[in-house]
Amino acid sequence: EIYLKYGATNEGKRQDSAMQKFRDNRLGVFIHWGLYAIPGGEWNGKVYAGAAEWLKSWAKVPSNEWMQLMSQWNPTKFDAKKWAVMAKEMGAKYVKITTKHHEGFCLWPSKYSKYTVASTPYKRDLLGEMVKAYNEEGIDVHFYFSVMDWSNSDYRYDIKSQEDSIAFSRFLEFTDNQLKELAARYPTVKDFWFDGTWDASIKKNGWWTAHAEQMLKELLPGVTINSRLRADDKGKRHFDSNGRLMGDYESGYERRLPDPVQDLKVTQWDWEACMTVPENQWGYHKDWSLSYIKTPFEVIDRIVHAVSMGGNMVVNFGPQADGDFRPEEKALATAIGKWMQCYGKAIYACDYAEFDKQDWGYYTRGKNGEVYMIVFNQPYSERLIVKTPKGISIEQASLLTTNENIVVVETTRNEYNVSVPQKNPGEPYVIQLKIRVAEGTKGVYKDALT
Ligand SMILES: C[C@@H]1N[C@@H](C(=O)NCc2ccccc2)[C@H](O)[C@@H]1O
Repeated sequence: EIYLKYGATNEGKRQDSAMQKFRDNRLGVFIHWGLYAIPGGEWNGKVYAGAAEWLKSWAKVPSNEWMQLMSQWNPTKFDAKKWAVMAKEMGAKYVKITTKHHEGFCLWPSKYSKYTVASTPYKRDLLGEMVKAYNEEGIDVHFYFSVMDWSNSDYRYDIKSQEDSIAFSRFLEFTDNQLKELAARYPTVKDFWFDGTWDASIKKNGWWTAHAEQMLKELLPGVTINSRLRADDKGKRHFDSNGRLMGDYESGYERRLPDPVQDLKVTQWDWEACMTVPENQWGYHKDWSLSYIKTPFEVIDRIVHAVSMGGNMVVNFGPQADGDFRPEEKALATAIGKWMQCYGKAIYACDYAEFDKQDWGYYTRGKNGEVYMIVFNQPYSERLIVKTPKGISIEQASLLTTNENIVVVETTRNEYNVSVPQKNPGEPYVIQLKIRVAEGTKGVYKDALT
């Protein structure tokens, strides 16, 4: 054990109601919206294939030139209610909004920066309108906040001189002020998802990351903070030098997921993954033909994959500069919503089932000990192999949507053939298992009501 002043503050998963709501929400929407949506990946007639929200970097645009985009910021089609209804219809229980991305443009009228919506033709407090609209639809709001701020001359990538130190101290005070401002203006915010925290300057100031977490938790009791904010005394990020998770949930799975066989360690803590629909576009890019675009079922597969390992999934949307969404994203939200309408019972408030992964798909477990099989790959054998943990047996199986009884045959100890539905559902489907727990069984089922 290494003595740490700025290491992990809690041991194991938080069990308070705010964290349980975070966990039970399971499916979120990411909104990446900023000045980068105006050029949409193109600068001086050249289209860059890299992430559109990084265009300033790819095209090497000086900050003062980049911030002139503010004079064109006028999302006349923006309608917060429409955005909130879209998220509701998708079945998202929360939305993570980029309050300020690396470029430094603030979607709220911050009094600590001149680069905000207040200084654009549009003027209105977009963040405030979004928070209100989403909350009115019963959707929790989370704030994405980039610590790295390309618009602030006090930002430092590393601390190599006394001058760097003095400038960066000013920068951290500026950041504290913006965070306090966000907490005071929008007290219904449930989470802060920090990004842009990988530089040496932050790793050398682990104390500040612990302070920022503590400050927000004092201002907003119950608020959740992601591990990506945190660096400990030694500059170790996400997990401290004693291997303990910092923050309230692990947030390293960006455009990737833990392996359902090799990475079961992630089931020991809370975690949240986030994903893009193109290969790597968070902000609006005008040309989606430059990379592979995931189909709705491929997105749903990733959502289920995350929940099956005890994690959340946040699916990204990059609104257009005019405040409307591209047709592909509207269609995706509709398709996900349709599926979640039928099968959400196997996702919301569900968790890791402790069953060994099988080829046909994923398992999740509900709060009353019911086990769900989410079938993506129906085998030609028409038999879905299920291997149950020690002490667990299958009593009964049924198709979630119709309650059609599904025949289950025990083939050997703790192994069963679960039949496929008589009529192929023609989409990923869910079979609900009623299980029996033998006396003295260990694991998540010991207190299940079966
Ligand atoms: C959630 C995403 N994170 C931002 C990003 O900068 N990702 C690139 C990156 C990812 C991991 C380590 C360093 C840099 C992207 O622009 C999105 O906001």
